[in-house]
Amino acid sequence: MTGEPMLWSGWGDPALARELPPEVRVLLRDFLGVRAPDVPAVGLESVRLPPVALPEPLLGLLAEVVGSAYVLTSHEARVRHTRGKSTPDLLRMRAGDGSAAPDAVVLPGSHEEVAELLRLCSAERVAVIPFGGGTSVVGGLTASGSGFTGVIALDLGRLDRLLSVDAESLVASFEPGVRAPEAERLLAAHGLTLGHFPQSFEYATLGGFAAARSSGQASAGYGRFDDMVVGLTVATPTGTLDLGRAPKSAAGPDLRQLVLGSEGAFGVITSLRLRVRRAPDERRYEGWRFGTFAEGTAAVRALAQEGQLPTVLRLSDETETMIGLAKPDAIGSGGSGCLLIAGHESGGVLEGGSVAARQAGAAAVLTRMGGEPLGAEPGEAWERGRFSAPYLRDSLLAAGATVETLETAGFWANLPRLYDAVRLALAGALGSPLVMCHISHVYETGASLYFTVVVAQEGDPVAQWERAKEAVNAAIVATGGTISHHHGVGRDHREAYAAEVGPVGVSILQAVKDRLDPAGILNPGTLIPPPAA
Ligand SMILES: Cc1cc2nc3c(=O)[nH]c(=O)nc-3n(C[C@H](O)[C@H](O)[C@H](O)COP(=O)(O)OP(=O)(O)OC[C@H]3O[C@@H](n4cnc5c(N)ncnc54)[C@H](O)[C@@H]3O)c2cc1C
Repeated sequence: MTGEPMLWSGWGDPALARELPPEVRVLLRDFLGVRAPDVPAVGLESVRLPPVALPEPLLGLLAEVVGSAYVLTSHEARVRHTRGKSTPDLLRMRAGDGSAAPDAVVLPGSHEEVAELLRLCSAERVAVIPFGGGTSVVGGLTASGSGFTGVIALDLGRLDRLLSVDAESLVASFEPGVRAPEAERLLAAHGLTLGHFPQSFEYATLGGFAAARSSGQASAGYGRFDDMVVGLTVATPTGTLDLGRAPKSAAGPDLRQLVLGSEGAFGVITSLRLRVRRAPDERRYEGWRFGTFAEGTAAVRALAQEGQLPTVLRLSDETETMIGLAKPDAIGSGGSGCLLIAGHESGGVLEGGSVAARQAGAAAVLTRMGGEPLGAEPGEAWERGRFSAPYLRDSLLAAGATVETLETAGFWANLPRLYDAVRLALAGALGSPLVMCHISHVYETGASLYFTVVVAQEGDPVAQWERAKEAVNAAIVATGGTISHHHGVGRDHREAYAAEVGPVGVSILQAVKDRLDPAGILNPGTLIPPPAA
């Protein structure tokens, strides 16, 4: 895994950038009519930034808290902390639009420094965007700076330590800026793992996972990230919250849940206590084929409801299977029907049982439900390419195709309606996009649907996508799904989230924000509307 700074205009380690394979160019031309010549991103130095709005004396006060080496106003630092990694974010950055840049990047080195910065920024009305790995795909890193003296990105990268390991309780304490690969490396030295492998694994941080309620590819075996959090320390402008002194508690509402998913709008997570598991010593991945998505979905539901869930489970619909997206190293060579990937590991919730026995238990269900075993190869190909798909997005954007993902979740009985509603909304807004879908987070009562959309760029590609996104959000709300299973709310889902929780729900969130952050400096515009300027 990489230790390189992420590509500022795209995804991942620049050294791992991928050319579009010829078969993908054929797909683009034949399916979508994309023929335009490639357009590269502008150079970093050509990104247009607004002037630094923070006055020098205020920059000096920030430097007094963290040290002058940790207050950055250089062009490069500001560009690298502008927006997140959604496709509209990348389209804007590629075109040199740095209008959402923070005035300064501030890197605190301790909880106390974070707390002091929040006090100072409240007093001086400086908006603060907590910045973890910078991989938000919902506009969670674009503050509304209007009405503020300026905006800082609070980069948590210096808070990067494993603080303690309680091997008896299987609890590890971390600072929030630890990136996922480093967390795994540090835990591996103790024979432990978190088992959290989202596709953004290479760059996202533990604090960002908690703040945005992330869910990884092995969620069936290890749980969502919010399930792993047993304790949190949070700095807020009004004081420190220290939550979680037992695995479960009947002492009133669980305030940890108020922080999980708060996306930097209520406070800054400065340490996390996480449930960890013993690292698996055996992994087996395999593929299965189902005739239709409906048949595959029924099989996946049976696995969940009969207690036979593998550690990793992913069911592609017919289009995703045909394109071969589950095996990013071999896109364009997909099969027919629907591909199911199952991964069985010796760790996770079922620790102790033999992998062979688990595999056999799941196989009995999948066979009964009409599945045809395809052997290990499709599962191993998925495992090899599990983090590589996002690298293709940059080449697709350059080639004139917009590619973006979106996701929702619902109860089993409502899932087919949700699937149809999202596809209909996309077709209505985009004409004939390529829409692929998979199920990859599965529960006894329902599952998430994860869509990948590819369309030829027309006119202003950001406006083109935003129209589609608005239509999809409305469709999800109207069909009774949640606006996000794991990407979060940010700014992009704010209205739909408000519709989901209703006016009373929004007023509760506002009341919490008003109590913890009376000056409204924390990530204004994320989660709930910003104060009127
Ligand atoms: C290619 C790609 C693939 C992805 N795949 C997945 C996936 O499989 N599963 C998934 O769940 N998500 C996925 N995501 C989304 C993203 O990675 C997650 O939302 C992740 O949790 C963000 O972590 P981060 O450290 O990058 O946080 P950031 O993007 O830096 O921040 C996310 C939000 O949390 C806030 N925040 C960050 N750190 C803190 C803190 N310490 N205290 C308070 N607030 C904080 C920020 O202000 C922001 O609102 C993907 C994103 C990309 C670009």
